[in-house]
Amino acid sequence: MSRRIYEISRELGMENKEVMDILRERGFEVKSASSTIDNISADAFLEEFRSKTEAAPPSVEETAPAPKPAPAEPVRPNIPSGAIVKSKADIDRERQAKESAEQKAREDEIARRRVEREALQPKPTQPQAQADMSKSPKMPTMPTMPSTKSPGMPSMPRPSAPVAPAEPEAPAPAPKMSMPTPVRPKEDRGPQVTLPPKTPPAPSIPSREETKKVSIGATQQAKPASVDEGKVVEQDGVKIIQVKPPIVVRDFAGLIGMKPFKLISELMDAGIFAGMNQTIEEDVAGRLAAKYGFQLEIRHRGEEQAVAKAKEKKIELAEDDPSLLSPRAPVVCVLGHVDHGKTTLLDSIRKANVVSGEAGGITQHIGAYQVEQNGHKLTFIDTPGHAAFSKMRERGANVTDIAILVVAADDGFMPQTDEALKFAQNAGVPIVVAINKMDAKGANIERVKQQMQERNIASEDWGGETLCSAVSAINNEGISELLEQVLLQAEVLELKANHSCDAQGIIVESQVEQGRGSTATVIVQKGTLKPGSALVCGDNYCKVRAMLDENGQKVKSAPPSTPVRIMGWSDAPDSGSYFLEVKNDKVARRIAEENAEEMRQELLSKQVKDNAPMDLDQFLGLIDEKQQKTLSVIVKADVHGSMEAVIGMLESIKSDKVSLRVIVSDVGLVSKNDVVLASSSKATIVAFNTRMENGVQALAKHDDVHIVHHNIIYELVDQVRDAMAELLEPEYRENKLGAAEVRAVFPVAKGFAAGCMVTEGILKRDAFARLLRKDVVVHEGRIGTLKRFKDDAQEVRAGYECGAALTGCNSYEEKDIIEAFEIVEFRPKL
Ligand SMILES: Nc1nc2c(ncn2[C@@H]2O[C@H](COP(=O)(O)OP(=O)(O)OP(=O)(O)O)[C@@H](O)[C@H]2O)c(=O)[nH]1
Repeated sequence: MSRRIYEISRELGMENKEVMDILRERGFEVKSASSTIDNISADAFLEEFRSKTEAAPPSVEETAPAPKPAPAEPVRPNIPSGAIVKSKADIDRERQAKESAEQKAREDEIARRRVEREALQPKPTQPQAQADMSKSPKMPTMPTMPSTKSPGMPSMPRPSAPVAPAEPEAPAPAPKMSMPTPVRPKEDRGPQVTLPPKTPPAPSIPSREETKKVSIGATQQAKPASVDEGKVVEQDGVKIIQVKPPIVVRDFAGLIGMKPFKLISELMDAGIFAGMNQTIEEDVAGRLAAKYGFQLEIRHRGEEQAVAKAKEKKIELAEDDPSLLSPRAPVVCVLGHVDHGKTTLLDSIRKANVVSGEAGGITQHIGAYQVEQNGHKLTFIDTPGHAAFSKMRERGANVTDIAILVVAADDGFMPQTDEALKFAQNAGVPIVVAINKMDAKGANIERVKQQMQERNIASEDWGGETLCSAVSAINNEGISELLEQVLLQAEVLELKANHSCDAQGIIVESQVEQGRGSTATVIVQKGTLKPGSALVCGDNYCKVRAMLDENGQKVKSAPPSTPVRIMGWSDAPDSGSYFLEVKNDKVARRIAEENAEEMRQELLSKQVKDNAPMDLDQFLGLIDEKQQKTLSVIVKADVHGSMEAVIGMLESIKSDKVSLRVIVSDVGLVSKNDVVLASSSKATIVAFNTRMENGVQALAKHDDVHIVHHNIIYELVDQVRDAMAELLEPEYRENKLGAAEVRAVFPVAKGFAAGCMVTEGILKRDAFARLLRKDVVVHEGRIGTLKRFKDDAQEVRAGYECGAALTGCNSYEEKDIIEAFEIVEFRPKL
């Protein structure tokens, strides 16, 4: 008999993570909150910690290594034999001792190296260095210098023992400096039930990966990957260093023309300990710049970060003080093979019939909805399961906390089920399996569970850790149990977010709606979105005019995990991209414009690169390309996600003979402008799930523009394939009709004719024919004369005799063969 971790945590009122950490320290193998420990240990643990929680509820601070008065030895409970004997206090003490020893070793090592260096390279004394810098005659006023949080260089007290890393490349311990807090992966996601955590528990020294994600405002952080190194410009004889924070020692040394090691040592003399890849405060940089005859210009940072983040589309959810975090609803997506019942399942959860509104019965785009179960909110993303939409599904899996993997009980795991499982596992998203269609004939739950076991996601009742529910979406059976499982999984994850910071989130879907302009369905990931908020997303900006929920109702505020449709965008932002809230709409607009300009520049430089001189192979390749036919298309679709899916599918049409080029793609109705553009660029318009403006069809007919239009993506792609094949020159093929053997030759008015027996197929008057003598073609022409006895015949079939004469042929011999054939035109395949 055994007990699950989350049951123990719940009983003790402790966090799962805390319990798991303690158990791991005690040598238990616990992968997730669903892992089990034996009953004896569980009882001992409960007894031990129950007494503590009753006396004083354990807090996070208790585990912190800060020195505190020696706690009274806890009263040991009556521990059964075989149970663990180390108490939490023991472990804290051990950890503290270990950390102090490591800290001491580090400090000793640093001190040793510093002494060595000082011995090799004598420096001016610290007061001199400070005096040098503070009284520098060249030190200009710094109008652009923002105020800083930390004390300036001269007043910075020198630590009693040097603590800065002497080896700049070494991992930065600097325990006495304001080290950034290590970052947990994907906000405060806790342990997972079915999958091991993405990263190991936070170490005391941040890993490279973690230091990369540190909030930019902190000092002494490692260099983020995409930081601008800055530049030096000269204006009216003044050398100005323009940098964007964070200011990295190595880059800054380069800017003031100094060796990084020299700068490090100069900083040390001023009591500042920073490694080569670490950063310095802006005021410190300002003084150094002044000392070496530069003016420092800090480019305003918050906005630049927003630009970079918005453009890179990979905003790290900056870390927040844990005290600012509060619970949020889980974001759940439904994945699975086509037709296994994802939409029906979401439908039965929402109690609204979405299936009937879908063209061709296939879900066409991502929608996001929020539902409530037993007072708990759950956000659902309707991620379609068809291969054509795998791109969108991938996104779906990446923004979600939990994936429901739908497997039809009568069909079992299919290729797309495995693909979906892989997406979820790669994204580190725990899954809950919904075994659907339990009502169907041939439903076999045991087979599905067997398949789950084969995939290392065994269900709980098979000894595994994957939560799983049998449902019949169509009959609305098992749905509450499934939602309970999802809530249980969510509870284990202990999902939290900062509700009060600037809002950030992801664009799930965007479109241009008549009367509403550009709208986007978003999921808020942190902060709280309100009407009037100013957002930036790549080269788009938005002053939130209104927010609507999935039922079209106005929403006044959208805290983390809420899906809302936002109105007020300058243009439809790309689905899958991130948005950020900025100060006001002016700032948002400026950032979006800068982004647009940067994107334009990138495009231009790419074009310049593409036009660079070619080598012979490239040149020959270009000739081949030019000889290849190309179908140019303008793609229009109802929403962004569908548009990308269509483009993805069109681009996947493989052909050596015809290529496809998307010249323009956009969301919205097919307009007359599209037709004009298609006409001038000889393009075909490919319209998916969208309508045409009035007059478009007439104009297209007049301008001879072909419009391929369909609401089912596969039909649409087939039609485009046909249009591509149409571009190919027709090819011709000979089709044999029949043959006859010459049995006699007799004279006719205009020469000779052959008396024949049709041996196979049919001879047709006017058909092409060749005369073969001993397998050698001696003449080719048409069958000019064909007679049965004395009468003209149109055709003569096998087994009948006839008289025949080929045009232009006057010489027949017995045993010659007349072969009749026709030429058929056909379209070559792509
Ligand atoms: N018998 C039975 N049929 C179901 C059940 N759930 C869904 N179906 C049927 O299965 C078919 C596919 O259902 P959908 O919900 O459209 O499946 P989907 O997985 O969303 O399909 P795509 O959107 O095309 O990927 C429909 O005909 C549903 O009526 C169920 O619980 N039992």
